[in-house]
Amino acid sequence: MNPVSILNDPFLNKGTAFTKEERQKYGLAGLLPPKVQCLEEQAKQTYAHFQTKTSDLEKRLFLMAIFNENRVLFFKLFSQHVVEFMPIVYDPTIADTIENYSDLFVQPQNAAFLSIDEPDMIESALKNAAGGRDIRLIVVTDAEGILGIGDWGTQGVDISVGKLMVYTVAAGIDPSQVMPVVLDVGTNNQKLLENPMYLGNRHERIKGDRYYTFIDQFVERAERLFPNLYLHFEDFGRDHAATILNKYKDKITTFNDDIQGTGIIVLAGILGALTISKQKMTDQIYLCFGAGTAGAGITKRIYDEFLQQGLSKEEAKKHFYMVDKQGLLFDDDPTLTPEQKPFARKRSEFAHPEKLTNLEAVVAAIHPSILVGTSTQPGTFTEAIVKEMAAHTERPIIFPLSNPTKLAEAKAEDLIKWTDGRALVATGIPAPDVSYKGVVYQIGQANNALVYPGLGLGVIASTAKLLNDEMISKAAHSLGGIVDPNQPGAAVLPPVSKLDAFSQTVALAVAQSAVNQGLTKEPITSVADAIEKEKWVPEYQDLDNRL
Ligand SMILES: NC(=O)c1ccc[n+]([C@@H]2O[C@H](COP(=O)([O-])OP(=O)(O)OC[C@H]3O[C@@H](n4cnc5c(N)ncnc54)[C@H](O)[C@@H]3O)[C@@H](O)[C@H]2O)c1
Ligand SMILES: O=C(O)C[C@H](O)C(=O)O
Ligand SMILES: [Mn+2]
Repeated sequence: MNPVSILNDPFLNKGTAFTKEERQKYGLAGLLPPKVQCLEEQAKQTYAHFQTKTSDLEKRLFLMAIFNENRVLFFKLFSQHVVEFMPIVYDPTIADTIENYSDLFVQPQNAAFLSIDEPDMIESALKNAAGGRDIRLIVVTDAEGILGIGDWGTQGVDISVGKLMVYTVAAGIDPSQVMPVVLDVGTNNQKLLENPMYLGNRHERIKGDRYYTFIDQFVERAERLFPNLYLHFEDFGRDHAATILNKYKDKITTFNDDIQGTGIIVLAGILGALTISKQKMTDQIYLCFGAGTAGAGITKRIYDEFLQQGLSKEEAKKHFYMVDKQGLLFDDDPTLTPEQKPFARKRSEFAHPEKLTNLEAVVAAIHPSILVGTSTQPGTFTEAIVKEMAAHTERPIIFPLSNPTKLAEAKAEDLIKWTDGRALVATGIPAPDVSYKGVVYQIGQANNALVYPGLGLGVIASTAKLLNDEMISKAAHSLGGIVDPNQPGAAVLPPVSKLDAFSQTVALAVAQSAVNQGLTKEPITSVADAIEKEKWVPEYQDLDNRL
C-alpha cells in the first residue's frame, strides 16, 4: 500500500505512534517527525491542544479533525473525557455544526450521501462509502426533523456521524463497521435554498410515492449489500418516521431512535423517579406536551408499561393526555396523526372542553403527575404551570426534553426552585447540579444516547433478527433500576460518566431477551461472551493484519 494512503486512512493511521520498524516496513520513514509517541502521549498532547480552543464549536471542529485523521486516537480521547466531550461531539454543539455544515465543510467523514435525484446510484454510493468494510450498523437520516431545529437537508448528515461516534464510545461498536448515511430528498428550509454555499440538492422536499420508493430502494440495497446490518433511523419528520418504522420493524433489524430510543430512556427515567418517590406507575396521570414523533413514541412506551403492570387498555388510557399546538387532543379532530388517535379524549369528559386549548388550562383541568415536553417550544413549562401541577401532586415528575439547549421547555434549576425541591427532573441535554436549600440535586439526562448504544450492541452481538417491544421493555427496565433512592437530590437516571457501564447493562438485557425469544440468527450460548467478543477498544493494531 502506498505510504501516503496509510497516513490518510483514519482506520490505519497511527500518526507519530508508528514505530521505527513500522516506518521502515511501510515506507513511512521520513514522513513523520522523529519522535515515536505512544497512544497515551498522543492523547495527552492532543487534549492539551484541545484545551486551547475557547468556543464549543472550535472544540468540536478540532476533535473532528482528529476523527478524520485517526480514529483510535479520537476514541481514546473521547473515552477519557466522556462527560466533557459529549456536549461537544454530540448534542447540543452538533446542532451548530448542522446549521453551518456547508459553510464549515472540510471532509465527508466516510458518510454516504444518497440523492433522490439519482436513485440508480444508491448501490454504488453505499459500496464506495464502505470501501470494502463489513458494515454492521448504519445511522440514516433524511434530516427533516433534526433535533428540534427542523429541516437541514444534506447538512443533517452530521447527526448520523455524531450518533455513531456515541455508539463507539459508549458501547464499543467498531468504528470501521459503521456508516453514516444521509438521504437528500431536498429541503424546505428557505435559508438553505438561498445559501449559495449550500451543498445539498437545491429543491423542495420530494414527498409521496417518489419519497417512499426512494426509502424502499435504500433499505433494499443496504440490506443486500450488508447482510448483518442493524439499521438505525434518526430525525425523520413527523409524517414519515412512524410510517417507516411500522413498515420495516417486523421484517428487518431496525430501530427508530426518536420513537423507540426516547421511549426507553423516558420510561427508565420515570421508573427511577418512582423508585425515589416510592409511588406506583399505575397511579400516575401522564401528560405529553408536543405529541410528535418523540412525544407519541414515549407515550406509547409508558402506556405499554401500564398494560404490563396489569391494567386493561381501557383503564390505562384514562391515565393519558396529549397536548399539541391545538391544545388537548380530542377524538373529533380530523388532523390527528395515527399515533395520536389512541390517546385523544372525548369532549364530553370535560365541563368546558373549549377552554382546553393551552397547556396551562389542561394542567389545571387534569392534574398530571408526569409532564414530558417534546414540543420544541422553549420556556413553555412556566412557573404558573409548574406551580399548578405541584399543588396537586407530592413529587411532580417533569422532563423538559426538547433539544438543543435553546429549545428546552424549562431549566432544571427553575423546576427545582418553583416546586421547593419536590420535582423529579430530567432534561434532554446535560444540566448542571442544582443547589437548593442545602441539597444538591443531580439532574438525570433523559437523552436517547444513554440507551441506543447499548441497545445496538445487544442486538448486533446477539445476531437478533428483529428488535421487538419485549427487548425494548427489558432495556428500559435494566436502566430504570440504577438509582440511589436514599440519597437526597439523587438523579432519576444514572450519570453520563457511567455511560460505558450502563451501555453494557442494556446490551446484556437486550441480548438475553433476543436469545430467550429465539430471535437470534446464530446460536448464542453466553450473551456476556458474545458481547465481550463484539467490543472494540481504542488501541493500535498490528498493521500486518489490516493491510
Ligand atoms: N431527549 C431526547 O432523547 C429526545 C429524543 C427525541 C426528540 N427530542 C426532542 O423533542 C423535540 C421534538 O422532536 P420530534 O422528533 O418529536 O419532533 P416532531 O416535529 O415530530 O414533534 C414536535 C411536536 O410538537 C408539536 N408542537 C409544536 N409547537 C407546539 C406548541 N406550541 N405546543 C404544543 N405542541 C407543539 C408539533 O406539532 C409536533 O407534533 C425536539 O426538540 C427533539 O430534540 C428529545
Ligand atoms: O439527538 C439528541 O440529542 C436526542 C434526540 O435524538 C433528538 O432528536 O433530540
Ligand atoms: Mn433524534
